[in-house]
Amino acid sequence: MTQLTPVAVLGASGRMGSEAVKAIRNSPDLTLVAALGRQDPLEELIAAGAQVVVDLTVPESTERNVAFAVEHGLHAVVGTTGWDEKRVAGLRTLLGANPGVGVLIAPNFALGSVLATAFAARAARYFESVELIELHHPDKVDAPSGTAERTAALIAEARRDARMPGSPDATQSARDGARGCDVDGIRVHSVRLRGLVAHQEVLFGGVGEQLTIRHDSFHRESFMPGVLLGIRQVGSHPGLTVGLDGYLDLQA
Ligand SMILES: NC(=O)C1=CN([C@@H]2O[C@H](COP(=O)(O)OP(=O)(O)OC[C@H]3O[C@@H](n4cnc5c(N)ncnc54)[C@H](O)[C@@H]3O)[C@@H](O)[C@H]2O)C=CC1
Ligand SMILES: O=C(O)C1=N[C@H](C(=O)O)C[C@H](O)C1
Repeated sequence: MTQLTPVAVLGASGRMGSEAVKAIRNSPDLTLVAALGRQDPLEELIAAGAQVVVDLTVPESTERNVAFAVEHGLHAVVGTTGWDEKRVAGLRTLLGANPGVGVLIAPNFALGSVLATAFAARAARYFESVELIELHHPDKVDAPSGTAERTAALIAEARRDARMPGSPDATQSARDGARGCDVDGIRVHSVRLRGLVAHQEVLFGGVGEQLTIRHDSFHRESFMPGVLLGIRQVGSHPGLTVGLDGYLDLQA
């Protein structure tokens, strides 16, 4: 008989967490051993015998949750936003002291979004101008989105490698926020609108032409194949992986 992987979900009654609970319950190779909310003690993860912890909580909780998992030898699949450079550096140090434990931080689990970000990074060096628009449901607590932060960082890195200057912009005066926020030198604009789920457009401009790379998640089911892939693979990837693309062969 094949062994089922025992999985726990943190943030289990949230929008993403409840979808993940359903997806895990419907997976014949996984068994959901704990579904925890804000008030539940993390020690329940140990008592339940979880091997993989899925964190779909809030930016202020995720660092502590993941540290607890790593310190107890549990692999973690993290969709929660808020992982800035300082937090990532702290996690790398912790993982160094806990070899064999794997953590995946995936700003976006939707395959189309992962591809759109990879395409944008490829296109980045060929266009003089670039700006990014992310559009989400109005219950989202952070802006810009984690996906936009990562996309902008990869675009900025590609432009730096190609020794490109910043996008041209003659603006001399602007109302607060009119030009979006600056992520690694890339302008990012955040829209919050009832009816939306998660959407992003990367706008590239060259003389006389424009390339738009757009991705839309219309339902949170779109994230579940990526969540399940992460759960199944995280144990085979010790250390930290940032981005689901780390588990995919995007060159093929
Ligand atoms: N990586 C990806 O593909 C995606 C990531 N997200 C991110 O996932 C996170 C969750 O998003 P939503 O589900 O929309 O939020 P939500 O607000 O619906 O759910 C968060 C849940 O976590 C719970 N929670 C807070 N602290 C906790 C703790 N210490 N332990 C256990 N539960 C705790 C809250 O009570 C709430 O039920 C956000 O950071 C969001 O940006 C959202 C969608 C896709
Ligand atoms: O809060 C959301 O909904 C989402 N959060 C993630 C992000 O901030 O990028 C992923 C996706 O965009 C949905």
